[in-house]
Amino acid sequence: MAAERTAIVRHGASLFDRRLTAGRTGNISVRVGDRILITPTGTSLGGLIPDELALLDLNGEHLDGSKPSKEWPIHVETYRARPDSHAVVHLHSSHAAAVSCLAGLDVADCLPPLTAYHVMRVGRVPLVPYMPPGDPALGEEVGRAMSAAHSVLLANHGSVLAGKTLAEAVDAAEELEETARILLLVGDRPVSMVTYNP
Ligand SMILES: O=C(CO)COP(=O)(O)O
Ligand SMILES: [Zn+2]
Repeated sequence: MAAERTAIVRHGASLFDRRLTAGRTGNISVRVGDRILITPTGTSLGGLIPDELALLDLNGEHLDGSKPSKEWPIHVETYRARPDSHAVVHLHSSHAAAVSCLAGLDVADCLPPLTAYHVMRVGRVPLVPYMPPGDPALGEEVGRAMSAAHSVLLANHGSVLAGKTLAEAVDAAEELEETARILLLVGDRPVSMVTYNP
């Protein structure tokens, strides 16, 4: 799993350096066969150490390494809901977090399809109601949402993206953040949307 360890550290540093998550927030995992490699709890994505990543089984049992992210239930439930997903990225990126605090969002799809790349990389974005970080019920709700989407917004919190690869999940997280930023930039002005193919 050396390559996966290196990839998590590299993507974590890249996301942190570009302020796509700040402080000691966010977490990343990769599923390799029946094992999940996940970032440790309480660490900055900017300073991950390959040998200190945590190793879990598919039920979230801790097998090796540091204490795992408290959001391990989100990651485990996402893999359970999406057998073809091999990576999960959770970020507190500013604009996505800002949108997640707005009242009156459509819980079935809380980000409008403003750009082609949103439609191509993000898709529909269910909103999961607020629960404290690490709450196992939050993991269950994300799992439910992930059965029909690979992009989720956690109310008053941030984003969760699943991908076939880590690069794909990171790409979707960046694109979701861009859509949230554009949504806040256009503000109250009338907008046109990109249509989803049926
Ligand atoms: O983003 C976070 C909680 O939602 C960070 O938690 P961890 O440090 O436990 O991964
Ligand atoms: Zn979080």
